[in-house]
Amino acid sequence: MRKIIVGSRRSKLALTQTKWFIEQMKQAGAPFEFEVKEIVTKGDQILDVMLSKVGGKGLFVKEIQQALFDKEIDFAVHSMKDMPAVIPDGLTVGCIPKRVDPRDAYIANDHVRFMDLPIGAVVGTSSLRRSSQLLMLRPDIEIKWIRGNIDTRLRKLRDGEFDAILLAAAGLKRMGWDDNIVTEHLSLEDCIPAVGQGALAIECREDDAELLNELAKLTDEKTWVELQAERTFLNEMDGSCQVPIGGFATYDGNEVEMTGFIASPDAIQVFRETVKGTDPVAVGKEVSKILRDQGAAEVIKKVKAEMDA
Ligand SMILES: NCc1[nH]cc(CCC(=O)O)c1CC(=O)O
Repeated sequence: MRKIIVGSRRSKLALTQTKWFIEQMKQAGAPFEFEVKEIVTKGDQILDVMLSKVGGKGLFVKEIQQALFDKEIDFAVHSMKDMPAVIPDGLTVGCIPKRVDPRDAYIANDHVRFMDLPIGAVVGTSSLRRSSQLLMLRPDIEIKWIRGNIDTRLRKLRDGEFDAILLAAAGLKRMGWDDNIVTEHLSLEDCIPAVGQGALAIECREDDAELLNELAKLTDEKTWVELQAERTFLNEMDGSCQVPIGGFATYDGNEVEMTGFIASPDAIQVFRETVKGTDPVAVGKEVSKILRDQGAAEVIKKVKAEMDA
């Protein structure tokens, strides 16, 4: 029986997701043995610097992609939202399992609800997408950057460094945290999730037909269509990690409806649009085109110029 080496980041969330997916493959009857190989990525090492300043999403996946090219591993389980818009030649996403809760979870000391936070309350997040949408609802709160894995962030909250923090609901659920720790889930209207939030991407070599055949059996069609729209939008916007960007699509088996969100880093200029259609790629492109025409293109250009300066 072929032995499949599965690469995983060393974080608890990554290992949990990897083990969960291997279990799914076993249950689906994949004729393989599995071994998990841990890989420490740059993103895991640089924990105290603002993520967007040190290179963004790519940090978590580059070493893993190299290990795939070098045949040290056969596939890797990523959080879809950590995947850059473009997959390098030679690699492919072989499976997109069913997405879990895409929303952002708001967790506050004493469960103070978001709209009830006192003026000047300190909310922890390191995501420009979350901070800009929070500031639209509550311009009076203070955003403070927070880094570290889920456990570290929850500890910093309890220690009183923050009045509240935001985390992806999906990560909490996969880690087995009880819903009771969540004060409230931000609605999909109030806070557009990151592209791919709540979904996983299984990445492997493009020419590994035997593996691809087994992976395909675990793809969820609804999630796959939704992600096509969201990732087309992400790719078309050509944003950087310094631009607040969100995108969320739903597919009802016939039509896909997608909302895209772009803002200036100070959240003063905000662009949002929803498009519906039967072709997910066309929908993603259309949302991108409308936001660009509204002025999002200028915002992205300005942020990129500042980054190069
Ligand atoms: N940015 C890191 C990251 N990548 C994926 C998740 C959670 C799981 C997911 O969104 O699929 C998280 C943690 C978080 O944002 O709270």
